[in-house]
Amino acid sequence: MGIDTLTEYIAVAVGLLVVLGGLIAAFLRGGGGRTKELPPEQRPPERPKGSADHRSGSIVLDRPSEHAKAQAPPTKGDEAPVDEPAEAPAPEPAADEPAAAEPAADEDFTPLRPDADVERARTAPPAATPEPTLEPEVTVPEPEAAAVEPEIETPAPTRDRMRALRSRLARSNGAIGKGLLALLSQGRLSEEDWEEVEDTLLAADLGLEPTTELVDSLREHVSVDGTTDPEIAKDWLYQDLLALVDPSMDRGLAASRVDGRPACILVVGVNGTGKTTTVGKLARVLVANDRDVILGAADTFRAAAADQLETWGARVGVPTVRSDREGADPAAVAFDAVKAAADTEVDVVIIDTAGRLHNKVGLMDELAKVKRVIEKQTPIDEVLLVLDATTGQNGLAQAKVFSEAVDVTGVVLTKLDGTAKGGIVVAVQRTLGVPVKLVGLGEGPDDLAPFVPEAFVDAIVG
Ligand SMILES: Nc1nc2c(ncn2[C@@H]2O[C@H](COP(=O)(O)OP(=O)(O)OP(=O)(O)O)[C@@H](O)[C@H]2O)c(=O)[nH]1
Repeated sequence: MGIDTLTEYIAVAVGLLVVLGGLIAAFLRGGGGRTKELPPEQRPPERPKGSADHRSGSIVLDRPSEHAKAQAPPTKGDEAPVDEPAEAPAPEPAADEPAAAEPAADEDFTPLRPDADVERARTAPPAATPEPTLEPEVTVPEPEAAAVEPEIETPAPTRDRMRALRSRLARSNGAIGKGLLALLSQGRLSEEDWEEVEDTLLAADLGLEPTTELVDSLREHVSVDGTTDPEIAKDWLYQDLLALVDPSMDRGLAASRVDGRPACILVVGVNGTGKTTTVGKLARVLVANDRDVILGAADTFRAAAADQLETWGARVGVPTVRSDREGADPAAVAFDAVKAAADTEVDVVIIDTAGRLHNKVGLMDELAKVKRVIEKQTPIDEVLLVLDATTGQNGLAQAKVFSEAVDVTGVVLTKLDGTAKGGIVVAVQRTLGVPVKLVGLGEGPDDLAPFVPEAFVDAIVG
């Protein structure tokens, strides 16, 4: 049947258009949506874990490597080898693997001995399950979240920190100076007065030997030049105390690249002395001095320590290498932090370690192992022992043991703001033969100061 009239022609054309429009609409409804979201098998792979993410200030550690296998904690009576579980995560990209060593083949990477470390064994994850649990714990920043730049703080300059914090130091230690000066400027001192001088110095934790030396020297001043002038007495005290604190010691911190590699700082100490806080503050000190820094959260014992450290770092744009698995091998984390530091060519890597009692042999052995494992990749330039100044002479016993285990090169004396026991500076330096390099003078982020003997003594003498 033909199309005879214009009306019939238009009717057919409209009909065809309607049918065609319907077909297009149906096509768009059915297939178009697919382009908005790829089916799972077609989505691009997620960003590999363990890579640097400087926007979030983190390097998230995920180690299905030999390190992780080696550290899977065998429990007593469970000597079965830790096999790679069938559902273990796929191997990470080669860049994340510690290339320089085959740690599992080394005795340093054998599992921690739980029988030597009862506390940790109790809280350690079951031997057969560590790796699968790692996967969901890894934090991969969402693209949207990563796009939001964290606010980076500018740490306070460090040059005058000791002076700026002088008042805080003087509050706690100034009483010592005042007491001594009052006695010394009497002109003549009785034996009882000298005993009082001695007691004051001992109470300030100066230690017996330095106290005797100081009292002998002051006695000589008084007997030769006996004075009632407080300014002269102050000068004696200043000079004698300064000699004890020993300004000739090298207090420089190894925090610059050496021989084309990052400097490596290991931070150790007993529980609660302020290690993590100090590492965070130290990162700020270094950033304030234009250093590129990476932190290693090798305190895998305390669950919150890695978070705490990461937060400190993120505030000043410093990335943190960490494991999300509590009880992970601290040596492995330290190893990866040092490797990340070398790969990213930063100036310095600072490794935080778990607090440990100096009299627990297993824990001290573990620390020595962390040190050995780091040294597979790089020399350690600085081992900082963090001591709580308020623990006074007890800190000295700790200091000795740590020094034997890991060759301490410098001391960080924390909480000096809360104690009148500043004499510990002298005592600890004498005991270890290494200088106090930094002092903690408060809980604020910039309350860590490079130790300056003159400013310290000046604050005491007033
Ligand atoms: N007043 C004062 N408090 C400090 C100072 N340094 C650290 N602290 C506080 O000491 C407490 C313990 O600090 P952390 O850094 O968690 O100690 P830690 O040694 O890492 O602890 P563990 O990992 O459990 O061994 C925190 O409340 C800190 O704020 C300081 O110089 N002065």
